[in-house]
Formats: sequence, C-alpha cells, structure tokens
Amino acid sequence: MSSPFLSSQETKRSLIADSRSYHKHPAQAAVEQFIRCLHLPTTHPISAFPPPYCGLCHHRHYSSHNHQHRRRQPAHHGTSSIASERDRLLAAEDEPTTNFKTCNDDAVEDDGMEVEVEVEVAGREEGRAMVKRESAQERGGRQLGDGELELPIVVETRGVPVYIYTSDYDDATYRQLVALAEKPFVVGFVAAMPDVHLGKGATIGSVFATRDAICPNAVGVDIGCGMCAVPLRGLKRSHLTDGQLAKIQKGLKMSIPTGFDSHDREPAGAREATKSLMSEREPTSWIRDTFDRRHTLQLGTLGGGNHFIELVYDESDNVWMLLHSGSRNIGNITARHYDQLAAKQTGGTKEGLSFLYLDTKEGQDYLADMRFCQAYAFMNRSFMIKAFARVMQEVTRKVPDWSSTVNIHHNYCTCETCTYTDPHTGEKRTEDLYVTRKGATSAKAGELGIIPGSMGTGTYIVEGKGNSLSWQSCSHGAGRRMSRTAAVKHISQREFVQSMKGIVCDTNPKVRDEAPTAYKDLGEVMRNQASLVQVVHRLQPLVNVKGY
Ligand SMILES: Nc1nc2c(ncn2[C@@H]2O[C@H](COP(=O)(O)O)[C@@H](O)[C@H]2O)c(=O)[nH]1
Ligand SMILES: [Mn+2]
Repeated sequence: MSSPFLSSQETKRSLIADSRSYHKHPAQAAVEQFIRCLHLPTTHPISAFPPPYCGLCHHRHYSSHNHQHRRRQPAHHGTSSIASERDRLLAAEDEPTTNFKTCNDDAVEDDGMEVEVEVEVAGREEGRAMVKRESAQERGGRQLGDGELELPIVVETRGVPVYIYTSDYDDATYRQLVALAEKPFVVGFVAAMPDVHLGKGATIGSVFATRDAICPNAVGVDIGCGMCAVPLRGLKRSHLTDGQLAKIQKGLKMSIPTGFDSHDREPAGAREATKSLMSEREPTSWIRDTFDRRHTLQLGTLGGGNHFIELVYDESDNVWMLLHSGSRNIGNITARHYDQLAAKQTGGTKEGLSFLYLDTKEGQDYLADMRFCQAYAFMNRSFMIKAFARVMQEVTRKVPDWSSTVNIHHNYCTCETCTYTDPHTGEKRTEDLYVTRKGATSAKAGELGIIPGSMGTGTYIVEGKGNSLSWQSCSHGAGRRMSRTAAVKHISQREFVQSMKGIVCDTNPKVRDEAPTAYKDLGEVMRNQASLVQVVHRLQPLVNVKGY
C-alpha cells in the first residue's frame, strides 16, 4: 500500500527548503506541510500544541517567536527542531511505536549497554540507527559563522524539553530521548551529554530529575559503574623503561581478574569489607538473600567490554593510575530484579522506562539496594586501585598520593538540590529531586570528574562548573560512534594495531570492537561541554588492560 507520507529524508529536505524560501520558521513549515499530507484543515488541533516554557529564557516559544542567545551560551531555537516537530505530530496523530530489534553482541554480563538496532517507526521509516547522521541545522542547532555550534540544542516534546549538548546523535537516540522526556515522572527537562548514544531502553549520556518516582532501567544494569584515578608521588613518565611498562602490564593482569574471571580466593579484607557494607548500607532482604560468596570473590575484578585499567601520564609528565568498572554481577541482577518489579507496578515493559513510585515499598527497596550496589562498585574500584598500587610499588618503588584520589560513579541516582524552570508554569524553582545519571558525570562547581576517551586517546580530569542546565553534569566519556558489530566490520586489525602503537596493550582481535576509532572524537566532546566543565589534567596512556 502506498503511503501518503514522504520518506523522512524527503520530508526534512522539503521542510528546510519550504522554511528557507518563505522565511518561515522550520517548525511552522513542518506543521503546515504535515497537515497538507494529512489533508486536514490548518486549524486542526494538532497544530495547537503549546510548547513548554524555555528553561533558558523562561518564555514559551511559538513559531512566530524566536530569539538568539549570546555565543557560547546555550542556544534556543524558538520551537522544536524539524525532526522533533515531525515526530511530535506523528505521535499526536496515531502514537507510533518504536520497535527495537536488538542484536546485543556484548558478551559481558554486566556491561551490556551498547546495542545495534534496526529501527522501524510505525512502518514509515526504516534505517540502521548507527549510521544515520544529520546536520546541526536540521537538528535545530544554530551554526555560528566560524562553524561553531550553539549548545545545547533545545528540543520541545509533549512532555519536558530535551537539552542536547551535541549535534552528533542518530535518529534512534533522538527518539529514545524524546520518549524519556514525555514520561510523566520526568521533571524540568532531560539533558543529553555530548557523548550521548543509544542504550538498552534508556539513553547513555542522559540526565534527568524525578520527584516521586525512580526508573531502575535508566540507572542501568551496571549500577555505580564509574572511574577511579590516583597520581603516583614523584613518578615521572621519563623514569619508566619499556621493561618496567611490560612488567606493570603483566602484574596488573596477574593481580586483577578481567572478563568473566573472579578471584579464586577471597582477597585480603574482602569478607570484612562486604560485611561492613551490609551493616552500613542496610540493603533489603532481597540483597541479603542474593549476595553470596561469588560476589565477595568478584570484589576487585574488572569485568569486560570497555572496562579498563590504565597507566597514564599528565601534561607535566606525572604518572597516574586509572580504572573504569562497576558493580559486577550483584548490580546486574539487582537492576534486572527491580526493572521487572517496575514493569509490574506501573504497567510498562522490561528494559524500557518502567518506573517505581518512591512512596511504595518497592520504590524504597530499590533505593536501598541501588545504594548498596553503588557502594559495592565504589569498593570494587578501591580494591583494584590498591592492587594496582601494589604492582606499581613492586616495579617502581613509588607510592600513590591517596589524598588526590578521584573515585566517582557515572551510572546512578542520587537526591540533589536542583534549580530549574518548570516547563509548564515558567516558574523558576529550587527543590530536592532525584537526579538519574545514566552514563554521565556529576559536575557541581569545583567537583572533580573523569572523562575517558578510548584505549588510544586518553582521558581528562575535569572540574565542574555547576551548570544547572545539565543538572550539574557532564559526559562520562567520548561515547560510541560505532556499535561493536560495526566496529569489527569496519575497523581492520591493521588499523587497530596501528592506532595503539606506542601503548603497551593487548591488540587481540577480540578487543577490536574497542578500537579508538569506534569512539567519538574526544576533543569535540570536550569542546561541546565547555559550559559544563573545565579541564584540569589531560592524561595519556602508557599501558592499557582490558577484559576479553
Ligand atoms: N581511557 C580509556 N577510555 C575508554 C576505554 N574504553 C572506553 N573508554 C571510554 O570510556 C567510556 C565509558 O563508557 P561506559 O558507558 O561503558 O561507562 C566510553 O564512552 C569511552 O569513551 C579505554 O580503554 N581507555
Ligand atoms: Mn561505565
């Protein structure tokens, strides 16, 4: 059956042409063209949707009203981007559903966040999400004279607006963000960090606030995943010989289990540590009944995928220890358990955006158990960094400066004092809300964060600027540019090996899906979040260890 609708690309092209030739706002052109497609009168109620209040200037913006913010200030685009307008209108008409056929090739149980998807929206649009890219202008971004883009891009939805700190995202990610912004439990706005990319049901690189509810799948299956960095006292890059670097790599692999491996015996202090976690964090009977010896044996283990251990050096040649890992199996099964409860309680689907009300037993239980898993993840990183320090002391006789430790989560939910503009009333409010960061780093004023790029490109230590327009957050990495499957297909082994030249690491073909070119450009990611953080240190890799 032939569709009365234009393909999405045709629609966008013609909307842009339409808006340009008549000096009309693109969103107005979108409404008119869509109504023409439907053969409806222009007074049809679908064109009377009130846009929410702008968090940047505290006004509603209709198509006739547009204004510009100063350069480098967050941009606003009057009404939504063309794509958002089209999606909103489609949704208003007949609520299309998005079917994600996932082929999750991530073999690591607690690191299964990236999926490659084929997208089909109500049979009207098909495409491989990972290869679709659109220009900043098409997305609603305002291109400045010298090629710079005003950020964030503001996308209006039927719920709260989405503030996006990049123009580099695909259609499926865009739709996932809009779906989140239209959930009734989301307050104020949704922020998408510059490393934003598609996640399993909830977008990686998204930050949102809630008042009465919590969404277990938005925190994700690796509860408390995060980063730890510690400098070594008086150790310069130039002090390290090739032989020592090789010894460090070997020492790390011997003392920290990776991939599916656990410790054979309980590491020193692990039993006491988990005991005190239990008594201090007071998890529910669900964790108490589930947590067993295997979880104690996993304390101080890395996992696989993009979890990593690195020896790095900063701009003054000082050497640091760095690692990335989370809550391993206990976080994974806890997340799945509560996601199922959420689907039951509020009638959603598993691995979607099902939520729990915080005034229910299940909501309170999730909070308690999620906090336990966060603490476990923090402790997991502490155990590994201590093992790392022992290797460093053995090889170099140098010890860490523990007072400079940065150990942070990037998958978690916490109660914070937030300032935002209510998109429905236009009122500026300061309120305690639950902030969910799914692949995002807290960036309160003066707070230190860690933003890794890839196994070849290094990492930034940053200081937060406390920007309330990102819920005081920044990115948690560079973000994937290619799915794992696409990376293996498009990046040759030769290219992978070449990109890791000079770094002591494994270039086993099994790690190729982690090649630097599978990730977005970290420099661009950092430029896009100049209003969120400032750089304190730039760390570059000497040794990299991954699980496979
Ligand atoms: N310095 C390194 N950074 C890396 C490496 N592998 C991945 N990455 C970056 O980390 C984030 C973490 O993503 P998450 O969603 O799994 O938490 C990722 O986006 C990359 O930018 C590495 O080996 N070294
Ligand atoms: Mn992580």
